[in-house]
Amino acid sequence: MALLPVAEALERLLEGAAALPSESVPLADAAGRVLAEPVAALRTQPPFNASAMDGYAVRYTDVVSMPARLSVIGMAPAGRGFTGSVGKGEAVRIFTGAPLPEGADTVVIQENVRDLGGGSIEVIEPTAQARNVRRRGLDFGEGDVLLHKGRDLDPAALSLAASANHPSLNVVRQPFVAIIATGDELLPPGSALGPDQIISSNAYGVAAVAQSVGARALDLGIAADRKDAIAALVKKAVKAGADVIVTLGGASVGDHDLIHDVLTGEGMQLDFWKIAMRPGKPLMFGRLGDIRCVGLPGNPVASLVCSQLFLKPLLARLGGRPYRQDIRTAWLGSAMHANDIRQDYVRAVVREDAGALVATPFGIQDSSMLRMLADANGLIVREPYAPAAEAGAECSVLMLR
Ligand SMILES: Nc1nc2c(c(=O)[nH]1)N[C@H]1C(S)=C(S)[C@@H](COP(=O)(O)OP(=O)(O)OC[C@H]3O[C@@H](n4cnc5c(N)ncnc54)[C@H](O)[C@@H]3O)O[C@H]1N2
Ligand code: MOO
Repeated sequence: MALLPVAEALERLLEGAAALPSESVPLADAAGRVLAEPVAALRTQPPFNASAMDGYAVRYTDVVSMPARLSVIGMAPAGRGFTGSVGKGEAVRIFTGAPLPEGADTVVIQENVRDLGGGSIEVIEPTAQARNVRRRGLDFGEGDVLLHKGRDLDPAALSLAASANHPSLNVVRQPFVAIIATGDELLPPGSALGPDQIISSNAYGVAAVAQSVGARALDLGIAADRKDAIAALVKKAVKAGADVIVTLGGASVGDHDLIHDVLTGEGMQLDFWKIAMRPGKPLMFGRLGDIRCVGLPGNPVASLVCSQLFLKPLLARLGGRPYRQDIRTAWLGSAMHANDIRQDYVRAVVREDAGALVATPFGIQDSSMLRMLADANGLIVREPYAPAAEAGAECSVLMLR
C-alpha cells in the first residue's frame, strides 16, 4: 500500500466527524463541557432597581443642596425590601443588593451621611441623580441569548448560566476513547520487570491527549500478542460504548503485529494504513460501525505525535470544539538534511530570540526516545522532499507547549 500524505490522512480521518449528540448535565458537573444549544435567560437580572452600595435610599430632589436633613423611615436589607414609599424629606436605610424602595431614585453612601440620632440623618456630600442604583435588567433581560452553542463552559459562562436560573445545561456528550496496549514485552508502571520486558507507557500520554480536548479515556490495559487476547479487549471497548478505539503497537508488518487482522476480524472497514510521516508511518484508521478505530504505532514518540496530529483534532470535532494546531514560523537554530518521502516532525527546542522564534532540532530523532519529546516544546515540520536547510532558514514549527 502506498504511503498516504499526512493532510489526506487527516482529511479521511475527520470525514463525517461532527459533534456527538447532547446530554443534560447538572451545572455542578458542567465545567469544561461544550454547550450543545444556546442558553437564554429565564429571568431578568437584576429583577428590580437595586442598591449598589450600603447607605440611604433618597429622593434626589431632597439632596440637591447640602447639608440635607432627612428622617429615616425604615430599612431595606438584601432579600427583604422596604414595602412603603419614600416621601419628601425621608430616607430608607439600604444595603447592597436590596430593592430600591418606591419613591426613592438615588442611594447616598453611608460614608457621606452623618447620623444625628433619633432617626435623623444629614447628607453632607452632594451626589448625582440615580447614583448607586443598578437598573432592573442591567445585566440581562429574560429571553436574552447569553451563551452561544459551542461555548466552552468556563467559570464565567457557568456562573452566568446559573444566574439565568438554569439548574442544568444541554452539552455535547464527551467523546469516549478506549485505549488498548498490545505487546508481550509490556508491563504497567511499578512492575518488577523481567530481562526482556519494558514498561507500557503510551497509554498514559495518549489518555492525557484525549483529556486535553475534553474526551473521556478508558485504559483497558495490555493485551498479549495473541489475536484472541487483543480481540477480547476490542470487544470490551465496543461493549463499554467507545466512540473511538485506540490501539497501541502491533500496527507494523512484523509477525506479531496483529492489530489489522484483529480489527478487521471484528468488522472494521479499513480506511488507510501507513502514511508518509515520521514518526508514525504505520498509523492505521478504520471504522467499526460508528466507532472510529485508530491504530497508533507502538514506538512511544510515534504514538504521541500521531495523537497530537490525528487523535486530538478528531476528538475535538466529536466533542464540538474548534481545534487548530499551533503552527508558527521560526528560524532554524542548526542546519537540517534534505528530507525523504515522509513528512517529518522533528523534536526541537523553540525559544524566543530578539522577538523571533528559533527552533533547534535535537541531533537524534529515534522514535523510541521519550525523554527528548518531553524536552522538546515544538516539532519542526518538514515537507516530503524538503531540500537541505541552513541554520537561519525559515521553518514551520508545531508548538507542543
Ligand atoms: N520491517 C519494518 N519494520 C518496521 C516498520 C516498517 O515499516 N517495516 N515500521 C517501523 C516503524 S516506523 C514503527 S513506528 C514501528 C511501529 O510498529 P508497531 O506499531 O507494530 O509497534 P510494535 O512493534 O508493537 O512496537 C514498537 C516499539 O514500541 C514499543 N511499544 C509498543 N507499545 C508500547 C507501549 N504501550 N508503551 C511503550 N512502548 C511500547 C515496543 O516495545 C517496541 O519497542 O515499527 C517499525 N518497524
Ligand atoms: O514511525 Mo516510526 O515512528 O518512524 O518509528
